[in-house]
Amino acid sequence: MSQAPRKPPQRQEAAEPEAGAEEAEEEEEEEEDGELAALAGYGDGAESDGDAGSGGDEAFLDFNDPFSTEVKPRILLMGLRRSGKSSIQKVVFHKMSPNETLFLESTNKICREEVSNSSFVNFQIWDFPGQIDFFDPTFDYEMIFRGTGALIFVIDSQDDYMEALARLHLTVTRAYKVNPDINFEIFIHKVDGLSDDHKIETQRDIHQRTNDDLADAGLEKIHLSFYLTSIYDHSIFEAFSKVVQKLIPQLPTLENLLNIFISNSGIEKAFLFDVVSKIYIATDSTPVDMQTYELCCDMIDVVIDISCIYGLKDDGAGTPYDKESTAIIKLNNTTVLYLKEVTKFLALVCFVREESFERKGLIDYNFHCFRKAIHEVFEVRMKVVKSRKHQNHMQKIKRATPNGTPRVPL
Ligand SMILES: Nc1nc2c(ncn2[C@@H]2O[C@H](COP(=O)(O)OP(=O)(O)OP(=O)(O)O)[C@@H](O)[C@H]2O)c(=O)[nH]1
Repeated sequence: MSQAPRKPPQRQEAAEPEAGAEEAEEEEEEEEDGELAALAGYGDGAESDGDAGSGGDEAFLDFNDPFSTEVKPRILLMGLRRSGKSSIQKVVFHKMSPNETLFLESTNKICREEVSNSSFVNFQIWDFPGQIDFFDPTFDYEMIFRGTGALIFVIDSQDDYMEALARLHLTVTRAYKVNPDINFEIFIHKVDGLSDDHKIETQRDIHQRTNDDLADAGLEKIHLSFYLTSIYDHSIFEAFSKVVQKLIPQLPTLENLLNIFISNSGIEKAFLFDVVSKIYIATDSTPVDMQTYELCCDMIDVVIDISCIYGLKDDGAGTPYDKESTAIIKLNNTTVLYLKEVTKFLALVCFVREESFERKGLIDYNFHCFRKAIHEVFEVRMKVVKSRKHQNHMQKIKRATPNGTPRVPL
């Protein structure tokens, strides 16, 4: 099993080049162009196995689009320098080992990550360099916040966090004014260095101070969610899962489907995983136990690793995860872990008691119905997205030129 909790090694400071707001702005413009280009090309890329509902356009989650249907909602990663933003992104989405993050250089420009082509989850992460002053008048922060679904603010819990809290307050109040629908997610990060008591005390203190500051500013209606995270265990994946779940409009439907599936199959617990990131996008309504979640993550690692070694063709063709992907792992505590492919990007991982697993035929039949229902949920969503895109396109065509004449005869 590859994800056993690791001990954090000693920190090592890297050089921190400065970057001005101008540079950030230029970057920002490029980002917008790239964004639209990426959108235009989206769906006709690598995914072409013709399995409607399980690949490319068919299987993505297009989150609420408060700004426009053409700009994908973003997840912003913000925080002071060296708080751990790039590490989080690399560990969660690039399978970087936590120890390797010691050698990450300080980010000196906004990095945008598209999490849509390799993963079921369709969103962007904007990793902001800690030193960037995006409230500089030349920096168009309104444009950034307008298209944002969630703002993750990372606080280094091993450091003095007073400056981070001031920055957090400023960021949240500005962002809220531009877009009150943003979910504010606060990662109290690097908690691997704190004792259990210290963790709780730090969370309580940060919670109290931030909410007091908001109340003083008359903004107590802003809701902040807090998570204790570390890249050295699964807490960062769990926190990210919760952040992403809030952006999935179909979540209640997925949860209902999972509830029906487990109750009719004698299953203890089931997670719907995004295979690439190991974020679980939904689970049934029984409480999530961290150890169970960790075992599921380990199982995905095992399946993908073995598949990479033995599942690809001699010339390296094929993918380590496809329609045939399935795995059964029997643990020594009478529990069985059962993994099955749901879509090109999603896997269902279940915890089943050995005696219930004897009725595997029933589980497989119910799974077949569950899989079909999931595909239907996203087919409906796809139809809505496509018709909205079509409407937008028509509106653009009809839009009048500056002298008032239509671009094409109406
Ligand atoms: N102990 C511990 N260290 C961490 C954790 N996450 C990140 N780090 C370390 O924190 C340091 C800074 O991490 P970065 O990811 O470069 O921080 P950043 O916020 O992106 O920094 P800037 O690019 O300067 O804004 C690195 O040495 C990481 O190894 C964590 O969960 N625990």
